[in-house]
Amino acid sequence: MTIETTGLVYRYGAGEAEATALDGVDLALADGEFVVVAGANGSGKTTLVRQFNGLLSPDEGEVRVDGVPVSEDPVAARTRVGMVFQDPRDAFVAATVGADVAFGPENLGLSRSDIDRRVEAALDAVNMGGREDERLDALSGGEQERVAIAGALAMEPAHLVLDEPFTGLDEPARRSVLGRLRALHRDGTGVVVVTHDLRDVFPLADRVVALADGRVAVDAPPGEAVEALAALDVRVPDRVERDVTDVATATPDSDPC
Ligand SMILES: Nc1ncnc2c1ncn2[C@@H]1O[C@H](COP(=O)(O)OP(=O)(O)OP(=O)(O)O)[C@@H](O)[C@H]1O
Repeated sequence: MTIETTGLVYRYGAGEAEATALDGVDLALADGEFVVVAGANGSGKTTLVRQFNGLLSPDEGEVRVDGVPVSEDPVAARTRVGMVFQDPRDAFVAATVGADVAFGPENLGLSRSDIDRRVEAALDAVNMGGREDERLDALSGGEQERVAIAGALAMEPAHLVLDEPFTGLDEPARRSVLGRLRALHRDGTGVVVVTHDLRDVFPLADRVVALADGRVAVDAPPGEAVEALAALDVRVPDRVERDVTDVATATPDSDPC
């Protein structure tokens, strides 16, 4: 399972208002890779990942999921590539927590017991277990974010793409989401995290891709990306270099999450 982009160009607006957000992006994300997408505000991160499951279609170039062009089979791309939006409210389709998380699995035509199992597991994974009947509009922003992540998890996608997933999360929720991402990655799911906050996710990454002006400016393992990121003014906390080394030398059982 891969996501490949070739010569991706995307423009917003038209005429004098036209702005090129992606300017020739070639990327190949392999099976099970954990990729952090970084870059300054407006560098094209959100525009890029929204092409992975056909939410946006390129003006030039192509995206392939598992070898199949997204333009030919957007439904397959959406099933394989789970997406958690920057603003979780963008993705809600129901009034209550349980109904919202169940929506995707219901569309896959699963049995009621399978749907219930997936909903329960996904909500447990984000510390929202037992809250199926609560109204989404009565939840805090951080709780809504966690439900949005559960909705994507319940689809059991091959790739999970999260756009700024830590915004608005308190520390326990942040640790819980990080632990879940780490476990998913370990179990073979590809994880793509768009974030300004490299603090905890950087050491988990196999690879860091940074955009600048709609182009790939850095594409390297974390340990090799630090200097190039600093040159792009992407903030790399002091302790990240230490963490990269720690994670590289840690045993699998030393996971604190
Ligand atoms: N709906 C839109 N209409 C016009 N221009 C847009 C629109 N959305 C994004 N852009 C422009 O496209 C470029 C890339 O935006 P994008 O949101 O992909 O960047 P980003 O790296 O995700 O930014 P941020 O870190 O601020 O979320 C920016 O110049 C932005 O102003």
